[in-house]
Amino acid sequence: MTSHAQSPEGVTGEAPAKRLPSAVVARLTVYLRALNGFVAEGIERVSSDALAEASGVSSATLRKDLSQLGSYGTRGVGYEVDNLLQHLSAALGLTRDWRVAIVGAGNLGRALARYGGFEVRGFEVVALLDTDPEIIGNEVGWLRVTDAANLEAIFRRTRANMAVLALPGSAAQQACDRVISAGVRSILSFAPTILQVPRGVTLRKVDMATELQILAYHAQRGEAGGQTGENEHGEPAAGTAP
Ligand SMILES: NC(=O)c1ccc[n+]([C@@H]2O[C@H](COP(=O)([O-])OP(=O)(O)OC[C@H]3O[C@@H](n4cnc5c(N)ncnc54)[C@H](O)[C@@H]3O)[C@@H](O)[C@H]2O)c1
Repeated sequence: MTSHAQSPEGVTGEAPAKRLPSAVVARLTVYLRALNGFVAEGIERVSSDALAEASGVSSATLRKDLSQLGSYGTRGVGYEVDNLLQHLSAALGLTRDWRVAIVGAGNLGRALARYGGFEVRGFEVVALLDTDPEIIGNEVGWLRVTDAANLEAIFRRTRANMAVLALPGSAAQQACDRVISAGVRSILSFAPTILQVPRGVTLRKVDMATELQILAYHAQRGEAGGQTGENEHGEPAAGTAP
């Protein structure tokens, strides 16, 4: 795929007021996916021809669609990938305050990335990272797995402000440290290990085995238990609102 760094398009970042035809909306999702591919490759600016090619549409169609969003293109002038990505996300109603990056694209990470329920609750999954060359570049939902070696740059580019750790315990502390140095202050960890975080960082741990053990404890005592909504520390259980 070719792309050419050129001057950025003038995009406003505001959702268009008018209702878009559903065919255009469908193509916007294709452009979004293509732009995510450029992000995965570390490409910051792209020509309309390259974006059209990556999306499987003609340049004329692409420019017409984007002009409906207020992103007027001039032939030969490029788009700033991140800017256009955000503009399209806003147009599609995908812009949320919380932008979640999932570190670890194994069974759990992929399942979380595919789960549509986060989006409707205001959590946009913006990146899925892994270190395995066999996994990097794979498409999962509308994301492409990116190389965790570039974690800081990916977090910066995607403006991730929340991280989910879905990787082995042995790799978790280092990944956690890097996530924090990338500016993230809210971390949800599935890793089966104790993590140290500095003051000012919120770390929540999900441990299904612990939850099952607590269930087993109540069951063997013949307790109905009910829905406590608390974990073993008397804190709200993972998944319940704090
Ligand atoms: N808390 C829970 O309830 C719960 C439930 C299931 C799994 N887990 C834990 O979640 C983690 C993931 O489980 P899984 O089944 O998806 O495992 P998995 O082996 O399928 O996936 C782990 C992925 O992490 C990647 N990885 C390793 N080091 C990395 C790094 N430094 N940066 C980014 N990616 C890295 C691996 O390449 C792999 O793709 C495990 O630690 C597992 O024990 C917790």
